[in-house]
Amino acid sequence: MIKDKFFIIDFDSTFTQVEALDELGEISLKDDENKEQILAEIKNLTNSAMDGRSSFTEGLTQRLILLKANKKHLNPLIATLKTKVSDSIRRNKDFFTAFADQILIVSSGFKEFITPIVTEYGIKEENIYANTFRYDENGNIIGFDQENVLCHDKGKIKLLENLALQGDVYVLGDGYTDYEIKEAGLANKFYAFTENVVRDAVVAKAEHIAPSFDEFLYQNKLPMAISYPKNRISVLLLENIHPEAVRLFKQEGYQVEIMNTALNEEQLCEKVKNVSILGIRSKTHVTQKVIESANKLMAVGAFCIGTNQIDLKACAKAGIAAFNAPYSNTRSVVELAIGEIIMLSRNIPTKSEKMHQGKWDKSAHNSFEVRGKKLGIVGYGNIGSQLSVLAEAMGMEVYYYDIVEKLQLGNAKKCTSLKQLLSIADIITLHVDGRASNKDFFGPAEFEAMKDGVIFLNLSRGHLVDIASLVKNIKSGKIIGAAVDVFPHEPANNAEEFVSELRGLANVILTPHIGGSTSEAQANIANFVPNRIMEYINTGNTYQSVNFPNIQLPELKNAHRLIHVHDNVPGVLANINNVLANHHVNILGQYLKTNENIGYVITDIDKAYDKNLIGDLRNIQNTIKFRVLY
Ligand SMILES: NC(=O)c1ccc[n+]([C@@H]2O[C@H](COP(=O)([O-])OP(=O)(O)OC[C@H]3O[C@@H](n4cnc5c(N)ncnc54)[C@H](O)[C@@H]3O)[C@@H](O)[C@H]2O)c1
Ligand SMILES: O=C(O)[C@H](O)COP(=O)(O)O
Repeated sequence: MIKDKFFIIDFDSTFTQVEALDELGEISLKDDENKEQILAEIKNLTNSAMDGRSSFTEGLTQRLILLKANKKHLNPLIATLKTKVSDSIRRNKDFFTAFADQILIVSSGFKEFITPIVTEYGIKEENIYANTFRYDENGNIIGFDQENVLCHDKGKIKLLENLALQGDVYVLGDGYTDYEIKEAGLANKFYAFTENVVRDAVVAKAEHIAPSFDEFLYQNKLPMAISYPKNRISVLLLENIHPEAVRLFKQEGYQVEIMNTALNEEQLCEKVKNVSILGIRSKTHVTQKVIESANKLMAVGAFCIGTNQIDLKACAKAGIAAFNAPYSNTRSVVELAIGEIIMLSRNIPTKSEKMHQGKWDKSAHNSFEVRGKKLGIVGYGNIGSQLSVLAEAMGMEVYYYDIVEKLQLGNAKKCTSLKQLLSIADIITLHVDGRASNKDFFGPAEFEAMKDGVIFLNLSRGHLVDIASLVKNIKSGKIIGAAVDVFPHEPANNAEEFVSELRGLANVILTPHIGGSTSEAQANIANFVPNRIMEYINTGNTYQSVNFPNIQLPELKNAHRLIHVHDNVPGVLANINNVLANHHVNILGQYLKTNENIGYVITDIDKAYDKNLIGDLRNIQNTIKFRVLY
C-alpha cells in the first residue's frame, strides 16, 4: 500500500454522474406545476457555482429554498443515486476498498445521501467530509449546518487546511472548488474529471484531465480494473461515416474525430500517427506507407463491403486487424441494379432528359420488358446471388459466372466461362470484387464478345472496366444502355468536379458511387463495424476480420488474457509456452490460428503471475504485437 498519498474525490458529477440536488428536485417537485422552470433555475445555480462564477453559499441557500424538499425524499434520492455512480468509479470498486485509508470524499453536497452511496464502495465513514441538512419539526429541509466549513465559499480549502494531511494530495473533481484546492497550494495535483460533465473554466485551469477514473489510476500507476483506459483509444472516422458509429465509439469511452472527406496518402500519413482505430469507406487508401506512419493503429474498419483500398497484408504484418461490413449494403446495391435494369430497358434516361427539354417523344422504339430477358451476372457473391433471386422474381432468365463454385439459387444457370455468359446475356451486370488482378477485367475483348444491343451495368469497382472501351461501344451503338456507379477516379468529396468521358452519353445512368448509400445500409454498417472492432479490442475476438485468422473466443472470466500476434514462422508457439512454463504460469485456455501472414495466439492465465512475464513474452522473436487484457 502507498501510505503517503491521499486521494481527495468529489461526489456530485464525479463519484456519481449527476448533481444530487438536481435529482432531489426531480423528486421533491414531482407534483409542482412549475417543476421544469424551478429545476432549470436550480441547475443554473449549480452550474454557476461549479464553474466558479458565483458565491457557493448564496447559491446553496437559494437552491434549498427552491427545492422544497423533505426528509421523506431522501430515501428515493439515495436509491436513484445508487444507480448513477459513474461507470469508471463503479468498475474500479476494488481500488476504493484496497486504498480506503487514503481516500477522502470532500464534497459540498450532503452526508445524508453521500454516506450510503460511497460506503458501499468501502470508503470509510470518517473519511467523508460534507454538509448536513437542517430540518423543521415536519421534516422539511430548511437549511444546512452553518458551522461546517464546506457550506462556505472556499470551504474545501479551509477543510484541507484544517486536515493538514501529511503526504502527497491528489484531487479529482469536476468543479472549480476542486481546482481551488490545488490553486491554494494544498494539493500536489488536480485532475479535472470529465466523464460526466466538461466545465470549460475548470478544464482550462487543470494541468491534468481525467476523462475516466481509469485514466486517473493509469497516470498514477495505481491498480485498475481494466487493462488500458478507453479514453486513450483515439478513433479517426473519414468519408462521412454515419453518426451511429460515432455514438457507439463515444459510448465506449473512446475519443472520436470525424472528417467528411477522404484523405490522400500524404494527408493520411500525417493524420494517422496517433490514431488507434481508423474508419474509412471506399475512397481512402490504406497503403504500406500509411501503415508505417501509424504508430498506435490497432484496427482498420472499412465501413463498406470492398476492402481492395486497404493493403490487408501490410496491416496483418503490422499486427493491425481489419474489418468490413460484408452484408450491410448488399440489398441496397441490388435494388439499385434492379431499378437501373428496368429504366435502361425502357430508355428512360433519354426520354426523361427530352421531357425536361419540352420534347414529347412517345414511342415503343428500343423499349423492352425485362420479363424473359437473359440477365448475365458476373461475380455470384453476396450481391450477385441476391440480385439473381430478385431478377428471377421479375421473370428474368438468370445466367452467372464466378471463378469459384457457388450455390445456384432458384433456376439460375451457371456459365463455365465468361465468354459463354457474354455471348448469351441481353443485360450484363458486374459484381466481382476489386482485387488487383481484376483491374481492367472488362476491356475491348470482353465488349467485343457481347451481343449487339446489350445493356451493361457496373456497380462494383471503377478500375475493373476500361472506360475508353466502354465509351467506344456505347457510341457505336453496340451497348444501348449503361449504368455506371463506380469510376477509376472518383472525387474525394462533394465539392470536387466529376470528370469522365462517360458524361453526356445517351441512355447512360451515372451515379456518384451510391450503390450502398441508403439510410438503412449506412446505419447497419455504422452498427456492424464498430461492434466488431470493439469486440476485438475488448476480447481479442477476430471473428469476421478480413486479414486476421478468425478466432471466436470464450468470455474472459477471472483471468488475464495474453494476446500475441507474430510472424507465421515455426517455433513461436513453443517459445511462448516455454516462457509461460519458466514463469510457472497456470494456463486456463489457449487458442491458436494462423494464416499465410501471421499467427494469432491467445492464452488465458491465472490472474496471479510474476510481472516480468509480460516483458519476456514481448521479447519473443518474431513478435509483431503483444497485449494483455483484463
Ligand atoms: N457501388 C457500391 O456502392 C457498392 C456497394 C457494395 C459493394 N460494392 C462492390 O461490389 C463488390 C461485390 O460485393 P459482394 O458483397 O457481392 O462481394 P463478394 O465477395 O460476396 O462477391 C464477389 C464475387 O466475385 C467473384 N469474383 C472475383 N473475381 C472474379 C472474376 N474475375 N471473375 C468472376 N468472378 C469473380 C468472387 O469469387 C465472389 O464470388 C464489392 O467487392 C465491392 O467492390 C459496390
Ligand atoms: O464497397 C462498398 O461497400 C461500396 O463500394 C460502397 O462504398 P462507400 O461506402 O464508399 O459508398
